[in-house]
Formats: sequence, structure tokens, C-alpha cells
Amino acid sequence: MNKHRLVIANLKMNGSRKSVRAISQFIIQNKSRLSLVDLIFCPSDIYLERCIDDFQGIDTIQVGAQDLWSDNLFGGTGDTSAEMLVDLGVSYVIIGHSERRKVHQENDPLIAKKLESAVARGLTPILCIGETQEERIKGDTLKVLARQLKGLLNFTESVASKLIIAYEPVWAVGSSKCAPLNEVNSVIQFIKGQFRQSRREVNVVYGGSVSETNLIQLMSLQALDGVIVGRASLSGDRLMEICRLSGVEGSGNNAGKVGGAMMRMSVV
Ligand SMILES: O=C(CO)COP(=O)(O)O
Repeated sequence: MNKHRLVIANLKMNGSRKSVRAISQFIIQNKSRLSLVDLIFCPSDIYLERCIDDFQGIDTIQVGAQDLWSDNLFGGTGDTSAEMLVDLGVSYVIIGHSERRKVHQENDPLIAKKLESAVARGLTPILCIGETQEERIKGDTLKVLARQLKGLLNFTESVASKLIIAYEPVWAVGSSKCAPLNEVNSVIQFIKGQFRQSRREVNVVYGGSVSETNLIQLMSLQALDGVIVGRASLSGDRLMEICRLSGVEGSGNNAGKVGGAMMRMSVV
């Protein structure tokens, strides 16, 4: 049985009205490639409304925001609240991306507030977690991930079952290196294991230099629920090829192959 997968397109601070429209039109023309795949399209906030209108009525495509601001913090100049996103018809929101953690100094307590705000308004959070290269070399990957996940494990079963955890190793984002399969597999098992201890199931996707060329390999991980794509989502053609390959018969059927190659990571 083939597994249903998620493809999350994070366009980041890219595009123009014209180029984002070109991508959305390409997706619509090729929506038949979305078999066994749900696409969550996350453009900059200023293109959200147009994309929601474009994808209206296509149930395999949802629109997500790239961030929100938690309520009642100062006046909120320049920020967008969960209420505003819901008002537009947005269903998903990326929270805690490593670029925001780094550039905007977002820390775990602030990210926890954003998560609460999203969940309280019925948005599905896509929480990004991941280690830096330095932390990876020190063998601290699982310790870092456990810290970033702390607090989430208290979510009720119904909230946790909707939550999407995006494992994005910081060193793989925007680089030319996708994380090795055995590392991705170990991390997915670790994250899912953490939730299972409190009888919660959670969706885990991988992000960091995902492309048409490494997609099939990634999808051979049965436990992987999908991918989050940065640069490759800026071309409608590349994005839809990733979607097509994610739904290809046979992707996701090689679970045992990497099982034996589980890498050793220090567990907290
Ligand atoms: O940050 C990412 C997705 O959120 C990944 O970006 P790239 O696919 O460009 O490495």
C-alpha cells in the first residue's frame, strides 16, 4: 500500500505577484500529479489571499503562512496574528523556522507562545526543528531536538495528531547537502517515539535541500510523512515533479532497508 504524503512548499521571501501566480497556475494545470499527495503552499503573507482564491475548490491543495506573531505582545506593528490568517482562509502556519530562530532571535518560549496561538485559532502548525552543524558534530542532535520539542508533548491527542513536525537540519537548509538517509530515519523514529511515550501520533516531514533527485530516496523511508521544500518550490515544474514522485507507486515501500543502518546518536 502506498502512503499518502505531504509536500510543503516554503517559498520564503521570494517571488513577485507575477511569478507566484505563474507557479500557482502551473500547479493548477498539473494538479493530476497530486495523487496520494497533499500540497501545502506557503507563499509570503502578501500573496496568501490570491493563492487562496487560485486554489479554491482543489481539496489536495491548502495554503499556509510562513509565520505568525503571538497575541498581546506590544502593539504588533508589521506582524500578522493567527486571527488574521484564519480570517483569510489560511489553514497551516510554519513556526520556528531556523531562519527566524537565527535572524529574529526567536527562542523556544516565544515559539511555544506562537504554537499555542495557532492551535487556539484552529491553525495547523508546522513546527521546524533541527540542529546546527556544530551541534551535530558534538553528537548533540537528539538533545537539541528534545529541547525544541519540550512542551509540545503536553498537547492533547487531537491537537498532536494534526501537528506537523518539520525536521530541518540547519546545516542542510539552503545548502547543497541533503541529510543522509540513516540520520533522517533515526531522527524521525526519535521524534515519533517521543510522542508515542505519551500516546500521541505526530506527522514528521524532512526539509533541507530536497530536490527531484533525492526525493525517491527520502520517500523510501516509510515513517516519513512528507517533505518541506525551499528553493525547488520556486519553479512550478520542479515542485510538481517532487509532488509526482512523492505519490509514485513504490515510494515508501523500502522501510526495512535503512532500518539496519540506524546511526548512533546520543540520547538525552
Ligand atoms: O528551509 C527549507 C524549507 O523550509 C529548505 O530550504 P531548501 O530546500 O532551499 O534547502
